[in-house]
Amino acid sequence: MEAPLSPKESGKFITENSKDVFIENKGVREVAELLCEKAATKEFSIEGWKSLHELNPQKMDEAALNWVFAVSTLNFSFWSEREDAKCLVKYKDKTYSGYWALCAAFNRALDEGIPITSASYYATMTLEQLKHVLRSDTNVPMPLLEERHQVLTETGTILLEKFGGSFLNCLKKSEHSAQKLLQIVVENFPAFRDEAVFMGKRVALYKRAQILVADTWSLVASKDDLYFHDISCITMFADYRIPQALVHLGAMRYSDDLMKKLKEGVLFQSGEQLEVEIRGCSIWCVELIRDIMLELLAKKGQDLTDEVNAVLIDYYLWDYARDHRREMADIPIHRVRCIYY
Ligand SMILES: Nc1nc2c(c(CN[C@H]3C=C[C@H](O)[C@@H]3O)cn2[C@@H]2O[C@H](COP(=O)(O)O)[C@@H](O)[C@H]2O)c(=O)[nH]1
Repeated sequence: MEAPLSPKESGKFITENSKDVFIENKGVREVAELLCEKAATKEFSIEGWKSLHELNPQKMDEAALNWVFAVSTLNFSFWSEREDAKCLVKYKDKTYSGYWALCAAFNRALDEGIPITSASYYATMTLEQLKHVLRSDTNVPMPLLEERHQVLTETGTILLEKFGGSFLNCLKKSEHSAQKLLQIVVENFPAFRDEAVFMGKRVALYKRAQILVADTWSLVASKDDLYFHDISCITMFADYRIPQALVHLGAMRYSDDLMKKLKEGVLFQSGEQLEVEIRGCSIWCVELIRDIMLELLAKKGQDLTDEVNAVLIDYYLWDYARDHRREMADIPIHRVRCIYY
């Protein structure tokens, strides 16, 4: 079977053939202008990964790398059917929802002496043990617990068998290339193989695999050692929050038919045309935002090629989407239950 298009090529191909999702060039430029004002701030820096997010590991070491790997393995499908009834996790006097509930649950387990980020433990943990680790402080459990158990034990077993049980060994094999690390992850770990067939072509979106590479870059990198020489090959992570933000900000537009389905809360299937259009156009939309940002900054005599990439744009937009939940309520997320995002 032929290899899929890369996420970047997939985004372009899907956008060129999309029938219900459209990129709005005027909105792309407006978002690029908005982000240019942020480009030199902490919210738009690699340091923000640690300084803005207390649940992320604050020190680079092998255990922190394995924390990123284990969390990225389960980083999917946190949305709840009802906004007023969802999984919440209390940790150190704060209550977390969504993705952060997963991180809080992991840190809570580690504090309880459960080695949830060690493959030697999670490769053979039972479903009941995982349910305990991911337990909610409301009567609404985290979605897809059985699928999380299957994915975690499968992935942990492979990490033990092929990489000595540590993601550090994957990183060493990547030879400072983000592209190479991405390939190592998708070739060896099936649960990260986020692909689809769109208009007869195999496309790759690789959302969790790319977040894993990006979070590794953020954890490892410091000002003077950006670690990966090719982080710009990583695209935005095609989840269900960024598309909402891109439509809200006017950079992307849905057809009336698609918007009607979204407002009705239709459950989409992973890999169906409308869902792939939303995800693929989001990828390409962020690529265009990045291009315009670099153009605008170059006109100001600022060469920020190292500081402006799809990863940092994604992080900023994801945090923006979290902080502007209410203002974006008129743009529904697209609902999918799958292990990919
Ligand atoms: N595009 C993109 N999608 C991301 C992330 C993250 C968290 N990562 C970074 C965030 C801070 C740290 O810097 C981490 O590195 C989670 N998600 C996705 O969102 C969804 C969860 O949303 P909600 O239900 O609201 O929690 C779900 O599909 C989840 O997979 C990201 O950064 N970008």
